[in-house]
Amino acid sequence: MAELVFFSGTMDCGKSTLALQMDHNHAARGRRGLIFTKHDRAGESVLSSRLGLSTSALEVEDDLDFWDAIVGQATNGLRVDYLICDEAQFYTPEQVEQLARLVDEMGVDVYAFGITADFRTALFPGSRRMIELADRVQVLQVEALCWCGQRATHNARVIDGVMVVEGEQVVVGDTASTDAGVVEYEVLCRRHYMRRMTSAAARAASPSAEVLPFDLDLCPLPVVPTPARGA
Ligand SMILES: Nc1ncnc2c1ncn2[C@@H]1O[C@H](COP(=O)(O)OP(=O)(O)O)[C@@H](O)[C@H]1O
Ligand SMILES: Cc1cn([C@H]2C[C@H](O)[C@@H](COP(=O)(O)O)O2)c(=O)[nH]c1=O
Repeated sequence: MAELVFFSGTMDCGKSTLALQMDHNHAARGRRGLIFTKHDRAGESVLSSRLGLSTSALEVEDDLDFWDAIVGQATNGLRVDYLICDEAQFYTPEQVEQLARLVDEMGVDVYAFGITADFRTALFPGSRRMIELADRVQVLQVEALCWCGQRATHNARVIDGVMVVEGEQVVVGDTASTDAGVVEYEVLCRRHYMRRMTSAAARAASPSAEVLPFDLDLCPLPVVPTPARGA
């Protein structure tokens, strides 16, 4: 039975890499698929992974109707077994509903990939609808890590070096220049998200026992007292 699966996680946890792998594996078994994305950081009509792999893709515009597009393909005799849908957080809720309909009425498998929440911890509208409709929401196995070593669960936005919690929901890319300044993202655990403690803020606040266990200069090994003889 066809499925709508939402592969989800923070930024930088390997979603696009998995999207490319899933396409490769299904295509290798003779299945016919189409690859969609929206606002990939590498540009229009491309699905790219930070590991360096990329492929051409169909850019999802707000007025794209997935149902019409795939039914149109089938009417022209082009079989579609599955869809790869990257950056699905940017899709409209209506487009997510069209994807669910393709699963139920056309038997097309839909593998969607995206972050759930924005830099304010609010769900993206597309992700919300995915969570509401998907047969399965699968959290990626590769854990993105906060600077403290804990699993990263939140996406922080940093403008000119300072974490912000207000602004436009969509600012594409790992690093982008806007009127507001240089926008970057950093994944954090909830504790450090809540404390607005990015890696740079932690470095500025060091020395502290909990800061940057990966950086020995900032986190000297603890001195373990030698037990007294005969103790
Ligand atoms: N130089 C590297 N060597 C090994 N793995 C890397 C390297 N650069 C990035 N990665 C892996 O790629 C992941 C990001 O992949 P990507 O598919 O672009 O993530 P996402 O789409 O979730 O933002 C990182 O979590 C890391 O595991
Ligand atoms: C948190 C957050 C992210 N974005 C953008 C930034 C990136 O272009 C994508 C996420 O891509 P990835 O492959 O998962 O790294 O989303 C945004 O526009 N708004 C946000 O709040």
